[in-house]
Amino acid sequence: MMQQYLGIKAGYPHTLVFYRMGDFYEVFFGDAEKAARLLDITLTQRGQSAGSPVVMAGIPFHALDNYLARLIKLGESAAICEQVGDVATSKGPVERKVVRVVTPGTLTDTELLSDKSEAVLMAVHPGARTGCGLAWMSVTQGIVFLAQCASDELADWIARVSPGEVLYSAEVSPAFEKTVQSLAAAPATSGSRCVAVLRPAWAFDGGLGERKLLEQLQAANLAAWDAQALTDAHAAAAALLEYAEHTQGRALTHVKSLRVARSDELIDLPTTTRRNLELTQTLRGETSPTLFSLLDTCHTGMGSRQLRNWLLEPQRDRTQARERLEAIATLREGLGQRLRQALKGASDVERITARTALRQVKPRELVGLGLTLARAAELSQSLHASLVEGQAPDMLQRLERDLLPPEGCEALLRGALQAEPSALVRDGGVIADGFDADLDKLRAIQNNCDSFLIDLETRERERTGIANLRVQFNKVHGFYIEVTQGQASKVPDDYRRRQTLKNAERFITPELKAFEDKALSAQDRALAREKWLFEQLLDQLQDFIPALTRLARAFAALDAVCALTERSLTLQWAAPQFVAEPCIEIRGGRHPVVEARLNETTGGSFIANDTVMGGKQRMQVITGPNMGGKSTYMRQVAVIVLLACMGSYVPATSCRLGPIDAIHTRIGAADDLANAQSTFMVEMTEAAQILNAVTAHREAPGRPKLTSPPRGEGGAQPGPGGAYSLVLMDEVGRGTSTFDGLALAGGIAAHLHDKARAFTLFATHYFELTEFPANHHAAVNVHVSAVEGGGKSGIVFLHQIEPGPASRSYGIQVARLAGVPTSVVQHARHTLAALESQSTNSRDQVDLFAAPPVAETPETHPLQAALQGIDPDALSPREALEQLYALKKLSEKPS
Ligand SMILES: Nc1ncnc2c1ncn2[C@@H]1O[C@H](COP(=O)(O)OP(=O)(O)OP(=O)(O)O)[C@@H](O)[C@H]1O
Repeated sequence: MMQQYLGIKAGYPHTLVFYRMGDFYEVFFGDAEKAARLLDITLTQRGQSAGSPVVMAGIPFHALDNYLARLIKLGESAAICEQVGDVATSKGPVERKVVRVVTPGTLTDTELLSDKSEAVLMAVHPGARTGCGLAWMSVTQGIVFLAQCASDELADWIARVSPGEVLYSAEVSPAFEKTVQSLAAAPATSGSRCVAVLRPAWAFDGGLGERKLLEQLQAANLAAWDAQALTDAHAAAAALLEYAEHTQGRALTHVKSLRVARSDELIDLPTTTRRNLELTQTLRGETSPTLFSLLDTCHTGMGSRQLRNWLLEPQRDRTQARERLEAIATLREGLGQRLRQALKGASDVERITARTALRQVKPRELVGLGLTLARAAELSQSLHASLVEGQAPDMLQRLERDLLPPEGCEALLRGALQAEPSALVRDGGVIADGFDADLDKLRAIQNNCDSFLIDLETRERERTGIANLRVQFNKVHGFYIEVTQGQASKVPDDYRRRQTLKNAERFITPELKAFEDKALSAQDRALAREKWLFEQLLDQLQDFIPALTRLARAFAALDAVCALTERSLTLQWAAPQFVAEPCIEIRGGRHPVVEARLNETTGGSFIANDTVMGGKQRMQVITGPNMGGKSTYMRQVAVIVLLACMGSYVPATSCRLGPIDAIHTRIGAADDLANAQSTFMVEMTEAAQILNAVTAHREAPGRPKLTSPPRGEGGAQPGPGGAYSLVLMDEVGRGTSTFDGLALAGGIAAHLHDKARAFTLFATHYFELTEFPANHHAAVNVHVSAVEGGGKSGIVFLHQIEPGPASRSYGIQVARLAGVPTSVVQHARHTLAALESQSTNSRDQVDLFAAPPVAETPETHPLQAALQGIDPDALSPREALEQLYALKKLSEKPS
């Protein structure tokens, strides 16, 4: 057996191999030590192999999923090795095989996956020049994505896709390997762990990748996807598909879709933006309260995953968003509510379909699928009945069509499976009565068993005169007649003793033995027949996979759009209006998450604010007291813009929005201790990234970027399609000394105003910056209002955005409100008064925003002038030598 184990283990040197032995999965040697450490299970030793004791650890077979879930969380993989041979007929150890490898990026098990997020596998391949090919997919979703990017954009792509595993070739440069490993180790916005996995270089072959893709898609070339030239991505796809097949132990027949992700098609939401806007995770790393947790009232996991995707990947082109908004407008008329009723409790068709294609599906999942198909038909009919022919929104028409279940599939499932089958096929009780005549016959023998046993018990009681005689069955001893010790002397001669217990004797008779043989063999045969029938059912279901995949996507989209409809009604949101000119015009805007929290806690109401920006007024300098609501206001603008771009109604009374291509944020500062970066360093790095992105955007470099370059030119022209970026800058410069900070903040504001094509919200505590709009025509001052005098603290926040600069900062009042001791507050007041009078007396009028003086042109050195006058080609060798002497002499003169 050890030989068999070692042979199997050799194929999975870096993966924990769980080797099935009876009712346990065992791990051996190094794997056992690792598993004992990670899973807190007991190490034991047994026998010897190659002269050393066999170190092992085991887990009960029924607890496998629990342990796997823990391993996956730790970023580990496991190969599951099952007995595949026939126990009865095999000589020596039963044949065993690794049936699947469970890895963080290729999970398909419903028990191991979170309902609301995907497990994503990604492969990266550096190209011959500076670019990089990417391919990724979620095995349960069945779509392969391809992309090519510049090397310096890899981090953004990995952060956006947020894979569980990143594959790279064994033959990449050490520098590339280091980059991939550090990117994988970086905390992702989803909070999930990612592992970098080394794969053999041959797996990254562009030609092989193209062939594999064509095979999956059953297409002749990749032109239809405009993907034929993406050779680096093809190489990544080769490794991706090879690894996914290797882990699933079979071809991925359900993977039939390809998408090419082009960065300039998406609105750029850098990692900092996703973090700062708390889209799917709070700044503390929790999943709620976030914008997603507020939005996600979906009834199914697939709906939630779809919605998350819409939120994190809004398209620059607004066709999709428009379609969703039109659908919501129709669904709001009561239809959405009716449809949501039918969505409740539906099964995860997407995952069940993938698991069916991979032949890993469990009987109960298929029953769930059957019931959900019936619902899908109802949903399609409801849509059909409610939509007015020719006037219905495109999205709803498509959903109506795609939700129609493939003909015959539901009937097949209903006919083949019991209404409440056992969890596993191996336990039997899965195939419906009446589906297969042979199975019914075998079952009849078992069913007759009960009446036979009752009959036998009555007869034997009469024959022996033992009133408490019982005929019973257990798995170890089979059938037996049990007689208490007191009555044992009365048993007839044909009783053979089977087992002696403390209070009873157990016997068998020839008649019972004959019956036992028949019953047990019928049971075994019935189980084998059920397994075979289940496999046949899986075969038949394969034809339905493409239709089921389409239906799953429609189901998910309907659930997501119904959730957005419900939110728009419950939270009283309004439809945004898309316009072509550059503008953000929000009336009565609210921050949905802060508003919800206020509703839940203090009961105080959220103060709505307007935001008006356009081509001529692109920047707001926001001042006001701490706690006044500056950050909330800025974030609410970004959140409203993002919601509109994903195709959702927005928390405002109205919203007009021009094209937007990126949302950049620099909010708050957190020490990045792990990467040895100080607060100020993080702040400046993020500011630099934004300035570079929005400037690159304006200056139109040649290569494609995540933030796509504009084609037009000129001061504040919009990007492609007239798009602007939205930039939030919260208190830049506060992490260093006042003068440094002020100078930097001034420089950054001026750069954003003059050089970037962006709408900018610039919150600051530097009062000096309120002078900025005076010299910058596209900037205005606004402030959050507060009044002095009210309450214990001496300040009341009104949270209202008003035109003009704030009059003062109220820092000391806020400190008092926060419970800073009175003596400290008084000391501060005193110092403040002194500082203020000093600064009024000696205020030096430094123009913070003036362009730096152009360095004076230094007087040209005579040597340089002489050099400029020489034409080397016109000189003879002798003249050249003379010139050289002359130059040498000149060089001795001071400049
Ligand atoms: N429009 C609003 N309506 C009601 N409450 C608000 C509003 N805006 C902000 N608040 C409340 O005020 C709190 C502080 O807001 P915020 O963090 O935006 O202030 P800030 O001006 O950015 O403060 P600081 O300058 O100290 O960073 C929020 O947590 C919220 O509870």
